[in-house]
Amino acid sequence: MQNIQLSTKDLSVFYGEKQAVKHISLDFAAKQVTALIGPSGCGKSTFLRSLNRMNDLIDGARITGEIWIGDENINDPGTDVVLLRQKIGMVWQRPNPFHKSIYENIAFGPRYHGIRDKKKLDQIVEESLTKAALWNETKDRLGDSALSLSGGQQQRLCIARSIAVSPSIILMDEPASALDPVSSAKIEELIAELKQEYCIIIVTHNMHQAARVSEKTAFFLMGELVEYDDTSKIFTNPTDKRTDDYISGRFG
Ligand SMILES: Nc1ncnc2c1ncn2[C@@H]1O[C@H](COP(=O)(O)OP(=O)(O)OP(=O)(O)O)[C@@H](O)[C@H]1O
Repeated sequence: MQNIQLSTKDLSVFYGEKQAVKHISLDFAAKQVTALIGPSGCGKSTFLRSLNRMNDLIDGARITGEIWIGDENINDPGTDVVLLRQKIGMVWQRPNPFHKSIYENIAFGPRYHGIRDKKKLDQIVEESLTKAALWNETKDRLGDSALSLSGGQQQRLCIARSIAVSPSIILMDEPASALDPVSSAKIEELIAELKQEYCIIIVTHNMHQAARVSEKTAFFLMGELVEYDDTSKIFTNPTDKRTDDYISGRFG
């Protein structure tokens, strides 16, 4: 039996009258990467953002259905959204480090959650940067501005920042699409490392990337989940003709 970290049940997301995500039920297991693929506008990012309630920040966005982490439905009014986002980290398409030092970018979250001890914070900074494959490049310049890092390094810093608060799930919205091929390859290597510990859900437009990094793939079309299966099956022998058409580049 797989260790399910997150489940959606009949999840729909609306922007005003428009339904961007339609009745999606999916389970996401620990230590596994799930890729969300589909043509532009099919609702991948909307679905992803709903998983840690980032859609709360969008005027007119409304959700029906359920999202479960353990025995908690995250849309219950009593949910502590700050704690929720500690459990479910998010990495965006464009690296968005704080305008602070490398060290402070990582220490910010743990400090916010009450860790004050300098030694403990030092340890979290080192561990997080190590897990994000950035420690060797930054250990001698932790006081430098995060903005002095390259784009690829900044993205790994953002991954380290999300790891620093000990999430169990990491959401990634096209995390490598703004990066050069070498930096992009490093992010893929990093995802392969991180999945040994975390449940990772990644939106990607890059079919090769989806095939390389994920165990499971969900194909979305016009807000609907067309097909969900093992990535190897989706990319070699999909059940639905629309999936086949999409992955073989016939549309989208
Ligand atoms: N803030 C918003 N307000 C209104 N409509 C929105 C908003 N964000 C997205 N939409 C609409 O919801 C639908 C799904 O958009 P979404 O960004 O989730 O798709 P996507 O599959 O992630 O697309 P892309 O691959 O281009 O990022 C689209 O029709 C889009 O125009």
